[in-house]
Amino acid sequence: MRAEKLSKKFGDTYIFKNIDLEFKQGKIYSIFGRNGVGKTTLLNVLNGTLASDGGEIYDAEKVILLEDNELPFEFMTANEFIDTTFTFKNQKIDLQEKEKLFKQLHFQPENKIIKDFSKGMKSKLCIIIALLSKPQVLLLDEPFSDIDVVSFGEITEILKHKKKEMQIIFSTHVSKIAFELSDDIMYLKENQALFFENNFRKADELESYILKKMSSVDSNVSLLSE
Ligand SMILES: Nc1ncnc2c1ncn2[C@@H]1O[C@H](COP(=O)(O)OP(=O)(O)OP(=O)(O)O)[C@@H](O)[C@H]1O
Repeated sequence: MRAEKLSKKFGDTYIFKNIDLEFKQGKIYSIFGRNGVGKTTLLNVLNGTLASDGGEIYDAEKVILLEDNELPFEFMTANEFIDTTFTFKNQKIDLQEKEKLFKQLHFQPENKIIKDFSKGMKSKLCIIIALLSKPQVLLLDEPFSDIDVVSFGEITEILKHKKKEMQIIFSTHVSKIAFELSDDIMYLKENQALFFENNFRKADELESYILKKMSSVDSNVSLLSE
């Protein structure tokens, strides 16, 4: 997926203007940026939920955005919800894959209805549905906030495996998550998207780098050239 001169404004205020993006096949990307810089807005524009105010997006077929874990139909069980979702999408469920994901994630909802799920269970159900949908591009907005350390490890393994089949792009504020999971990192600042490789030796190094970027307001120096 890539975009050229992408812009989005609310009212008269541009959130970002003329940014160029390129997400390469087979890589997982994390998106960093200060609060309110426009990460969620960008993901929604890439997903098509929000219209852009200029620019073009390319190679954006079958994009899914996982945004929060507020699930509708809380009176359903996980299986009922999955069945309903895929009936609505008119897509067949890969039952073998479903069983595999339940096992890999130790997701055992039994006959509980969604209303009685923990936040982590809701997150897992959302991730399972997203993966079963077999998107070409999977966008995730701060996906791991309710996930425990063990489950994070399990999800990380699954996503690293899935990156062969789909592009995975997620926003986060947590350096450790970006360090563990992403191949490349995008730093969003006003009117600029800076890409760099995750070739740090430790999460702390990545964190210091990001902090430096956050404090260097409007530095025009490319991260790649440093
Ligand atoms: N529907 C909307 N109408 C007007 N302004 C909006 C709307 N949605 C978002 N904004 C504004 O756009 C800006 C970017 O918001 P966005 O949620 O994309 O930032 P973010 O980088 O994801 O922030 P955070 O890290 O805090 O989650 C903010 O100033 C926000 O108030």
